[in-house]
Amino acid sequence: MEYRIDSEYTLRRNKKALAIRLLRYFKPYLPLLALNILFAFLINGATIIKPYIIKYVIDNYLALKIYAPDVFMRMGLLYLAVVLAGCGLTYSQTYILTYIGQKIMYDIRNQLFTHIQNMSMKFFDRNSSGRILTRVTNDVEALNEIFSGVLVNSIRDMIMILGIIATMFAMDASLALISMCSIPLIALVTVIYRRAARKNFMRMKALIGRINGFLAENISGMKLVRIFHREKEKLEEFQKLDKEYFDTSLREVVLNSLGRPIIEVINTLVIAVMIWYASGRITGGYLEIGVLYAFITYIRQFFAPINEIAEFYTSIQSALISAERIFDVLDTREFLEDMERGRHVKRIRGEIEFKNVWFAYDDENWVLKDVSFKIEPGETVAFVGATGSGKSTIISLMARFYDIQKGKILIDGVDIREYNLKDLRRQIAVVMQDVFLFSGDIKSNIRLRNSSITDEDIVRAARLVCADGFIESLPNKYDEEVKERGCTFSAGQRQLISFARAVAFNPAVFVLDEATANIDTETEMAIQQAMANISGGRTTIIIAHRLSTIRNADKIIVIDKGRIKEIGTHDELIKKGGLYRQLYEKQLSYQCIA
Ligand SMILES: Nc1ncnc2c1ncn2[C@@H]1O[C@H](COP(=O)(O)OP(=O)(O)OP(=O)(O)O)[C@@H](O)[C@H]1O
Repeated sequence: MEYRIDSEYTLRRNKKALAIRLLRYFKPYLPLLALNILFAFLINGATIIKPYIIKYVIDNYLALKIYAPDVFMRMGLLYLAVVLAGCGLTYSQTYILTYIGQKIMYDIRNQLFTHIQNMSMKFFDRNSSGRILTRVTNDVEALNEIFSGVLVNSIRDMIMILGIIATMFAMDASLALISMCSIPLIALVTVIYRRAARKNFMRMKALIGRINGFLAENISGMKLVRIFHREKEKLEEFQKLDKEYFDTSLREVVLNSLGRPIIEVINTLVIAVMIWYASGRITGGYLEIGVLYAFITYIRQFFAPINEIAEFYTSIQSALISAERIFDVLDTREFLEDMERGRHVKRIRGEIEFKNVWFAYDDENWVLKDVSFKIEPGETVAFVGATGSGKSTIISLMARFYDIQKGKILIDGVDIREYNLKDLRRQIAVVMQDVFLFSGDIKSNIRLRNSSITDEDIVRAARLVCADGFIESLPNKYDEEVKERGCTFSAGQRQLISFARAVAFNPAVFVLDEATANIDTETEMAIQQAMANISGGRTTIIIAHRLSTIRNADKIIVIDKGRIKEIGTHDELIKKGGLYRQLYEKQLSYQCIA
């Protein structure tokens, strides 16, 4: 699994183009954004006005030792009103910004998932599930910062800094100039500190990802670890990762605790210089004491907006990285399947023909070489061959999970590429050896949200494949919970559920890819009988290593290293004395020995 530390990532795409594309997501929310910027002005106004109210009271009353309770009360109420208005506006602003940010992320996640769902199997062969998962979760989350406020907040902060500077100059130009000295210093320290903190934070994120990955892998592989006594080695591996995380966390604490005190020292130094400079002017009667108070407050207020602007630069950096990865997926058209295009078909007859088919997964190594065969509608055909000879590949090609490089695949005499993909795949139901069950219950696993399948259909399908026996014995029968990947069921039980699923979908073509490998002989025979009953008029394709299970097939196709070697019935092939006979006799002799 790959965990990359973002600070080490270099962008391939143009930064400006990426940023513009990201900003386009704001388009539907422009009126809300405009409202937010108006709020930002008002919040800034409230922040700047507060010290001014105090200054007014100090200079016009307190410094002159004038006692005016009415004015104090009015000013106090005004101060309170400004504080409350500021709080109300800040709340509304935060709410609106969070809404916009979350809504954009919701849209992008949906866009990604829809896109991923339309990708061909080639895309999944080339991208690990962990990688795809990270795109939809972590990378989208990394955009949150810029969508949920940093952008608008930094506009607010700019206005704030400019507002404070303008107010300062309006009050006293020389004090304003002294205050200005703090800005570059605070900015410099903040940028350096932020950069280090962000780098460390990314490192922590990557490490926690690795720890999670390690734990997930080792918890699911715990049995294996125990069997091979690898506990000590695994613990050492974990300790190494954990130590790295410990060190990074400590660095985080150091960085967090150093940043603020340094800013505090700069602020205090500038304030000290200002008091020293102002005290002479105050005692000389050239400066009002309230002005000094207002300046001290304004200098303290510089830090927050500068900090946020620095944050903006670092977060936009990581957002661009995530945006690039997300757009890489969204822009991948090469593997996109067009589900809407093509000839619609309600039900095929089930005639399948391969004409000189050549196929390679990676465009170079031929897995199927000049494969030709014809399956008539309603026939039961078995594919036989050694591991890796290409049997499952043939099935994948029938459902058009991959496109062939040479030759033709015809279904009911029509090139497979002409059919609408959804319609084509609806005709074929595959039962695999490696069954996949979704979390939910048994019913939902058989129905797979296909509303045309009724509860009665589910029970009938389960009965047909002899799955009803074990399902009925469960406490909740068809409503029994199925946990992640169906881990509470045996491999055979999982296969029976998947069998029932295929039957309930009533396909024109049944494909059983090592479907009975985990089922006991008695149930297997019952299933074979059931299959014989329901397969009337339905093309059935069987892949089986146990040759005894396919003796009655109408046709047996023998494949060797991607080439068709023999085609015929069991008796014909035995008589022929070729590869099939060799395989059959080998299995017979093993069974005798066993
Ligand atoms: N997704 C894939 N990407 C690349 N190569 C693949 C892929 N799937 C299968 N192959 C390769 O194609 C060849 C045929 O595989 P296939 O699964 O069709 O064999 P099989 O006859 O069904 O084997 P088994 O009896 O073990 O199920 C193998 O060499 C395999 O390594």
